[in-house]
Amino acid sequence: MAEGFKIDQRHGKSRVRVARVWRPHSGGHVMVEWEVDVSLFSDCLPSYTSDDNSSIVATDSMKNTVYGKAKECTEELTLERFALLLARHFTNYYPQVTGAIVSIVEKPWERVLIDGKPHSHGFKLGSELHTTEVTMKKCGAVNIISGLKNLSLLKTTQSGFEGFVRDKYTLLPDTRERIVATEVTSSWRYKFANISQIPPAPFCFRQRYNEVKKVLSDTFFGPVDTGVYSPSVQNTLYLMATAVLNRFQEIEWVHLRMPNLHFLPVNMSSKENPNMVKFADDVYLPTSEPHGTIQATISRAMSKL
Ligand SMILES: O=c1[nH]c(=O)c2[nH]c(=O)[nH]c2[nH]1
Repeated sequence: MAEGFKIDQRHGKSRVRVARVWRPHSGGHVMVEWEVDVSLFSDCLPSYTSDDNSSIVATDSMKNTVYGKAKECTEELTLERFALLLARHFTNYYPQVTGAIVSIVEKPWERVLIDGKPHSHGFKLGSELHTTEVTMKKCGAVNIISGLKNLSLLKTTQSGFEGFVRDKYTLLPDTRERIVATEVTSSWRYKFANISQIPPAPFCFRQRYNEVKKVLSDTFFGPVDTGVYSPSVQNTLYLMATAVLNRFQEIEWVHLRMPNLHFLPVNMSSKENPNMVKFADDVYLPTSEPHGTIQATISRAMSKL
């Protein structure tokens, strides 16, 4: 309480960009590029209510810590473990820091293949982003939410939408044949509640991220030759999320946000040429605005026992 007001505050550094290269004696170089956000819950109320900054951990020091810790990490590590390490440092080292949130987005640098052979030190940019947000309290309680962004998926058939509400504003016809395209953003919570519960190697957050991404996209597409019919983005989203929960017990919930990026049928006509372009599931107008947005968080129902 300060002068009759309540303050809910935290401070930190955003968009700290760092790249780390590991050069093992044998095998190729390994590199990551991360954008790190740090935010600290700390007891520094006098800095808000007066000119006393004596308890502030400078955001400049937070930024420097990111580079210092990256230097100290002589072994390759995942963004989740780097976020945990930073959060542990901030909450352990500074008496006034009661909690920390460390968020990291990894840029998708992928090893280049030349004639099918992995290059020892060449990388190209892929498209999906791996994300994490680690919240830690001084006592070691953690909340680890990882995710992905920019997973663009499309199928040219095996999608429809029918039987929805019809009223005086409804123009959309029922269809069992359309393109469905989306750019998936997902996040999921690992159920490790304390730093002591986080499994050591061989459990690998990067491997889990790749597996979750594969389960999501495999479920979206279905078998290679027949696919799987999608009656709505809603149903496909549900099947994707539940496939992840069924496969990975250490994931507590999955959030999916899936824009419905419409591909509109093209029909063009004039008085002279009434059938200039008559849509036959062939020519579409791809759009990004406006688009539908379907999102849900799916978790396991509590057992009745
Ligand atoms: O899969 C869909 N879900 C919707 O909620 C919706 N709404 C709409 O116009 N088209 C679609 N498609």
